[in-house]
Amino acid sequence: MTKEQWGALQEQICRTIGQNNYKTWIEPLRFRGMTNEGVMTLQAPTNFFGTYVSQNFGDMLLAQISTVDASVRRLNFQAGISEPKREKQETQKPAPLAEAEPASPATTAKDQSLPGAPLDMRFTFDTFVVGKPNELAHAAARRVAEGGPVTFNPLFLYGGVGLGKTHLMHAIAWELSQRNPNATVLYLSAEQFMYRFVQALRERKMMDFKEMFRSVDVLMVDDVQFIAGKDSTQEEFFHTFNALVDQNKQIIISADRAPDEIKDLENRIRSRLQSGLVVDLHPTDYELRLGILQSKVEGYRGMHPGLQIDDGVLEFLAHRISTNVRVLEGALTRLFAFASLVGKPINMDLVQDSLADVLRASERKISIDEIQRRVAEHYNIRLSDMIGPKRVRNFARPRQVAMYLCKQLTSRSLPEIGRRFGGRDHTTVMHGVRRIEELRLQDGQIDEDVEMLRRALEA
Ligand SMILES: Nc1ncnc2c1ncn2[C@@H]1O[C@H](COP(=O)(O)OP(=O)(O)OP(=O)(O)O)[C@@H](O)[C@H]1O
Repeated sequence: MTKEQWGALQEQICRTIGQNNYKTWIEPLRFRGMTNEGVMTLQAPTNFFGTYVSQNFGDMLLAQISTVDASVRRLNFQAGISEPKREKQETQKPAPLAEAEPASPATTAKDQSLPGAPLDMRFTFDTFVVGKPNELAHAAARRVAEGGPVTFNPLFLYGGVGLGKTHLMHAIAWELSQRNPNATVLYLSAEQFMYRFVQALRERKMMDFKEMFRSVDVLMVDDVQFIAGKDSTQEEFFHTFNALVDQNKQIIISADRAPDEIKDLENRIRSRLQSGLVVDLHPTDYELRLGILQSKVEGYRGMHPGLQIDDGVLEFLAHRISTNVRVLEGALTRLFAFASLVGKPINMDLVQDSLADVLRASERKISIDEIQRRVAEHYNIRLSDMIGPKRVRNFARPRQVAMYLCKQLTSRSLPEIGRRFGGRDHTTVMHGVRRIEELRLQDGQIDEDVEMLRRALEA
């Protein structure tokens, strides 16, 4: 995002929220820059102002911004009077530490004397929706956030893109700081750690660096896979880590994969990372996606009581849009923005109009062939028997499971699925799908089989 792009968006934003809101809340904001990690900083006249805009217009702004620049992931509001010189610099290529060193207090962060990254106010435990795929990670995060004696050190959270690692890390940081305002909780990305380290080396301030990192009560490092292959940074990280563990200080780490899957990581670091509790965030399932959408809608409705959403819209989105929660949220905020722009309720037509690209991009790539193959393997039957005419139970049940998964995971119609199962009629497919739906509620084994297959296919 550039200052010019932000400028060009103003008219659209004004149309969306109306002249009055625009003049009061958006016009006074100043573009301040953008980091490599997708955090865009806007300067607000006061802290309160920034907080208000973040809470009331944050989602709308992100939705609007995403129509121009999809790399913007978070907004950071800084309070302060504008400094024309800085403004110029910040329209240049983003500096990695622009986010970590706010020039003035950021409303997304508590006042920090340490070089941590700002915490997003929306990322709390209250706004984190818990479901099967993330319940362990959530429970572990909760436990650490209670403070008290350090039981597992480090807590290592990992999972794919947009599954809530950063959200949980921020939630822990907020909770810990609230429970113990005197504790120094330092949250930063591994990239920022490296940047700090390099800067200390360059400025010959290694003693200060070491002292600073060793004096925190809780150290949280996000996206630790970043230091893989960066030998001196790893070395320094290792020493920092050991010094803190020796002092019984809590360390929380996140990564996009498990410690033993991070390549080019020194073995001693890998084993250190594995020495506490390692928990993963699984890809979201349908229920969790629906829960997240419902919770977002509830939040939005608090500010826009007139919001109308047709039945089935959220279910459709939860079903069709990827496991990445960021993409899911982006789709919903875009929908809110479009609905308010055209002043219409949110229905399937609006979904198709405003989210055509997202729906196309998230079109499931899973094929019927693949499903049939996997299911046949799982039940140890031949593919030809699954597709063939035999109606014995040993073949019929796996066949129904496969039909059910085809319906769930592909956008193929019932007649088309029927054709691919040896030319069966669409009513046979429908019957099979219903039967599995019923069995999932009554028979734990079937439920488990289907869930396992679905995960394997979606992985
Ligand atoms: N369980 C959840 N409940 C509510 N919101 C969630 C949940 N999981 C993720 N989100 C939201 O999805 C978005 C992406 O989450 P987050 O930034 O924490 O992902 P991440 O795992 O750190 O991804 P990355 O690897 O890209 O950094 C955030 O806006 C976050 O609030």
